[in-house]
Amino acid sequence: MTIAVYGLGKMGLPLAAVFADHGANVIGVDINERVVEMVNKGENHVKEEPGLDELVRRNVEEGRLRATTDGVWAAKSADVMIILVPTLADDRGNLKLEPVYDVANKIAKGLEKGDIVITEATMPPGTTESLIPILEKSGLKLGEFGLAHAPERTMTGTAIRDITGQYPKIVGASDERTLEAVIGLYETINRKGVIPMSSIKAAEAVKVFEGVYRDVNIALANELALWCEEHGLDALEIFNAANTQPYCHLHMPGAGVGGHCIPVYPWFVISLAKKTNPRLIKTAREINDSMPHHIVELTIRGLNEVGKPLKGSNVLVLGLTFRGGVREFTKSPAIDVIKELKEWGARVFTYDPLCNEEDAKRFGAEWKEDFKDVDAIVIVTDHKEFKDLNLEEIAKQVRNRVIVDGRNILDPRKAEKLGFVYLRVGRVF
Ligand SMILES: NC(=O)c1ccc[n+]([C@@H]2O[C@H](COP(=O)([O-])OP(=O)(O)OC[C@H]3O[C@@H](n4cnc5c(N)ncnc54)[C@H](O)[C@@H]3O)[C@@H](O)[C@H]2O)c1
Ligand SMILES: CC(=O)N[C@@H]1[C@@H](OP(=O)(O)OP(=O)(O)OC[C@H]2O[C@@H](n3ccc(=O)[nH]c3=O)[C@H](O)[C@@H]2O)O[C@H](CO)[C@@H](O)[C@@H]1O
Repeated sequence: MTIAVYGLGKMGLPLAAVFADHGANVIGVDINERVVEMVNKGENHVKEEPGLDELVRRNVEEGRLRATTDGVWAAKSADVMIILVPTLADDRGNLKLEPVYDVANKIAKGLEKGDIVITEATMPPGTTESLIPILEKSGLKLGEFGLAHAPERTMTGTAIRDITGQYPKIVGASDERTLEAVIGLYETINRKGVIPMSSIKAAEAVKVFEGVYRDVNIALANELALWCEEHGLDALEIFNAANTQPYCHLHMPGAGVGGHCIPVYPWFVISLAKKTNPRLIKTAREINDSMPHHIVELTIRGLNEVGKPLKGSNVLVLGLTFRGGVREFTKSPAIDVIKELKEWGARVFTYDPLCNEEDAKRFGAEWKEDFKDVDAIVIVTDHKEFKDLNLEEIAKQVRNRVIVDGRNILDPRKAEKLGFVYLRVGRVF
């Protein structure tokens, strides 16, 4: 079988390599020529994915995986075309699905009878079927080709593990025959099997709801944490105890919700609501987007404890990426934290193990690899490197000992024993 995967990014490249490794003849399609060039040389550009280097190298070498920028040729050559390009929303929640429609138009120029088109990118429910008129520009009618949605239930860092069988694959298709074919396709790579859904739209909703569940629950954690601050309680102490019974899954409060998934998927529901009013989901977005501001408030509070105004202080922001271990900046809380600290007149430095001086400049901060003359350390990304910070050493270097731990990764008692003013969302005493 020849499979074309459109989008060779953090999700598309692992998927393409896994299908090739299971014997399919895979054509990867990307608009980024550097990506195409690297893949054809057997190189992997998704550095955060353990095992992907070898998987790409071996399958390119053995001729099962190749890449091209020519999406029409790929469609002509392939039996199955999988769309795994970005599906985003802007800060006001307007959907940005151009990449999906661009790919659909290219596929239409190469679609042949009996082909199957699968969307794996997370889709606002109904979007996959909105591609039908575009695909029918091929001259074929739906039924002469199959259409399905099979969302990627994984995350960067565990993509190969998840694609090959951490959770069952969700599939919805345009007709029984297509459903059967697509189930067969994913059963070859996913040992956890497939959950067939009653429709394409139902399958799209599964993935979107998983993300909305997470965003709303993070907002609940943040709201309860703010309440704990008011009442002199330690939110995490309470959440950890509450979560010891199986009906409570309080998430982690923190600096905010970044990435191109969790802060985006709620807009897929909000933007499609005509009669209902998803006010819980909208409010959750507002709460989560207010957390970077709260981190700045905690920084002001911490500096007050040492008699320093934020204005003129040296603040070191640890972390630029939206979460630990992934070099991805989409809607990273660090963007707003740095911007507001500067508005208050602080001098803002930054360090991130996955970034460099160029990235720091783009964020408007100064790159700094030590702790000299720092008045406050603000952690906004949970990189594992920050979990092992040598606080004894740092206590000697900083000018003032203030830590705002926006990702709850340090031990408060240890920091306080070393004379730090330690604050985190949900614990300000
Ligand atoms: N990253 C995750 O953790 C994750 C997890 C599950 C689902 N998803 C979903 O997977 C989809 C892809 O996300 P990603 O993280 O792989 O994105 P990414 O930005 O890492 O990769 C996207 C790739 O698509 C390419 N591309 C963009 N427009 C294109 C076009 N018109 N034609 C061909 N290629 C094009 C880009 O050059 C890039 O290489 C999104 O819908 C996302 O919601 C992501
Ligand atoms: C793990 C999960 O169920 N979903 C995953 C998620 O992957 P992701 O890469 O977006 O990472 P997340 O871990 O969700 O983090 C998003 C942001 O929320 C912050 N956060 C997180 C947890 C918390 O309790 N408190 C927080 O504040 C965190 O710092 C970061 O900024 O979406 C993918 C795409 O669909 C899913 O496929 C994938 O399974």
